Amino acid sequence: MQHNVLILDFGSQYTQLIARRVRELNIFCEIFPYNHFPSDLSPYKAVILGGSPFSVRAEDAPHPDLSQIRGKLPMLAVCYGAQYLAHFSGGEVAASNTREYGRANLSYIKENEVFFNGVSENSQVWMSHSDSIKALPTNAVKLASTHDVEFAAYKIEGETTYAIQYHPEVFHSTDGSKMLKNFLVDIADVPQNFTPGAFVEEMVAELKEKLGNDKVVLGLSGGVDSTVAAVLLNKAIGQNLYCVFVNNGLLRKNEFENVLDQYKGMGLNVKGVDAGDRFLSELAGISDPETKRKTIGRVFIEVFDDESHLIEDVKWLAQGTIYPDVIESVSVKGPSATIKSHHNVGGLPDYMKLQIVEPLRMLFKDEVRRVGATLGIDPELLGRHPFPGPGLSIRILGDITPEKVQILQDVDAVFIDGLKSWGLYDKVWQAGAILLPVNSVGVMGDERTYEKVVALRAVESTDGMTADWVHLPYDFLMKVSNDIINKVKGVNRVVYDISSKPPATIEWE
Ligand SMILES: Nc1ncnc2c1ncn2[C@@H]1O[C@H](COP(=O)(O)OP(=O)(O)OP(=O)(O)O)[C@@H](O)[C@H]1O
Ligand SMILES: O=c1[nH]c(=O)c2[nH+]cn([C@@H]3O[C@H](COP(=O)(O)O)[C@@H](O)[C@H]3O)c2[nH]1
Ligand SMILES: NC(=O)CC[C@H](N)C(=O)O
Ligand SMILES: [Mg+2]
Repeated sequence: MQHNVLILDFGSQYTQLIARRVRELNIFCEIFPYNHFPSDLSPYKAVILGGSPFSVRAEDAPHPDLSQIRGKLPMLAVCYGAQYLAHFSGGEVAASNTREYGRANLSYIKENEVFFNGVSENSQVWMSHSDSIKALPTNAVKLASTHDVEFAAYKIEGETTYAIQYHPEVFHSTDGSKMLKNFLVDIADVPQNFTPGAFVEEMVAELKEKLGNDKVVLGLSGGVDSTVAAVLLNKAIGQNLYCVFVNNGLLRKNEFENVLDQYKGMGLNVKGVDAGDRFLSELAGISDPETKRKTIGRVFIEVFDDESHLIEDVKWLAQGTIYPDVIESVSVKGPSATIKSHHNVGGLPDYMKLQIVEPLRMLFKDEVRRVGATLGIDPELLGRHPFPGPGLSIRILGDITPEKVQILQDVDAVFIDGLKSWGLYDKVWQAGAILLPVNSVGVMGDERTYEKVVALRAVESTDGMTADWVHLPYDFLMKVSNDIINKVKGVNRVVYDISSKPPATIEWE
């Protein structure tokens, strides 16, 4: 794979966003922690230094040795990066007296600077800092100022080193992408050749080379990532790819059959393993959310291990790991606190002795979708809402029984079918129903009922990290609530979840 731009992460929440903006220019880039970047820099054509929650003046702040990079590769230093260059190269950084968060406008731009080509006068830039550069480093020239920040941008004479105090990567820096393009394409001469088509071509060649005639087993979930990974591998190694789709008894209504059907036309070698009873009997009597998740993870591994033993001489396990998963496990701050144990067939025990192959580990979700489209995968499959590995188990609060699973499958089907027929499905990032562990009193046909309550949840989000509830039309909610209560026996009340994440989460467990 081509390596074009190296992004050094100093712990800013925006580092991933820099990568997104660079990829939008069809330029490939990789993020590395500031203290663990590759020693061989020959594949890279430019370097970007990111922001940081630290002050450069703090003793424990990131202070890497950049002598291998600076002056040798074109460099763009953003926010903390810009302060870092100033602080250690003869300039001065100090706490600023005014708060500089949010909107600012460039009040001065040096003339005839390629970096600012096409950038409008007064261009809006987004600031997020509490330190300020009070004096430029040696050999630096001021390129731009805002009303409050004299050194909003500078460059070092005799080097291709640029530094900016604001964040070009955020949406609110109106000309941010233009400046990144000016730097990467016009100043650093980085090729814009990272397209889904080029990715598929290169990855298929790489997989052929790496896997040769080896057999590979892959867990197929019906979701986007594992499906795209499967189609890519299938293109490279054909029938040596063995896909296993496990029914854990916690899928959506008819999903096991539907997903298997959907895969039929795709030329994949898929085996459906119906382990529903095994999962449900292991889960019987368990109410604690974390114990449920861990039990499902364990049984998954057992089922998968059994299945891989049936494939003679299998050497590799393929996974649909994508870039955010990778970044989270290597970031400057280290893996974040466990809120919920996300099950992943990824955490396989050593005894399985399979080597791992992850063809999508460098792609963001939307890039995976575009690659999937290039591969000709059905848009309906690519547009599917995310569905958690532990399935309905984490939407049934309290213990799980086959009866509860069936009630929830029926409710979920009415809700999801309703979203589709009202043209709302694609406007929602994720939707589902939750079965609450309480009964409430109702009256149906003059008779008292004492039945279950279900909650409906529909959220908008881009990555699942933050989310807000969707303002579904009242008419739609009214119709769906009616349908659920009339069609699903055992439910007499429907409520709608109006919590955002944070402070709530998307799933209830
Ligand atoms: N029912 C299943 N049968 C087989 N493998 C599964 C199943 N559910 C999940 N997996 C495997 O576990 C991985 C992680 O699943 P999970 O749903 O947690 O991830 P994901 O990010 O949603 O990915 P995907 O889009 O592939 O579902 C999947 O990529 C897939 O390889
Ligand atoms: O693959 C998964 N395995 C899991 O164990 C899991 N738990 C939650 N989710 C999905 O992750 C997103 C964020 O969910 P939460 O706000 O509930 O943490 C939402 O999209 C959830 O559906 C999971 N996905
Ligand atoms: N966003 C940043 O990189 C901030 C840098 C530094 N922590 C400051 O507050 O000035
Ligand atoms: Mg999934």
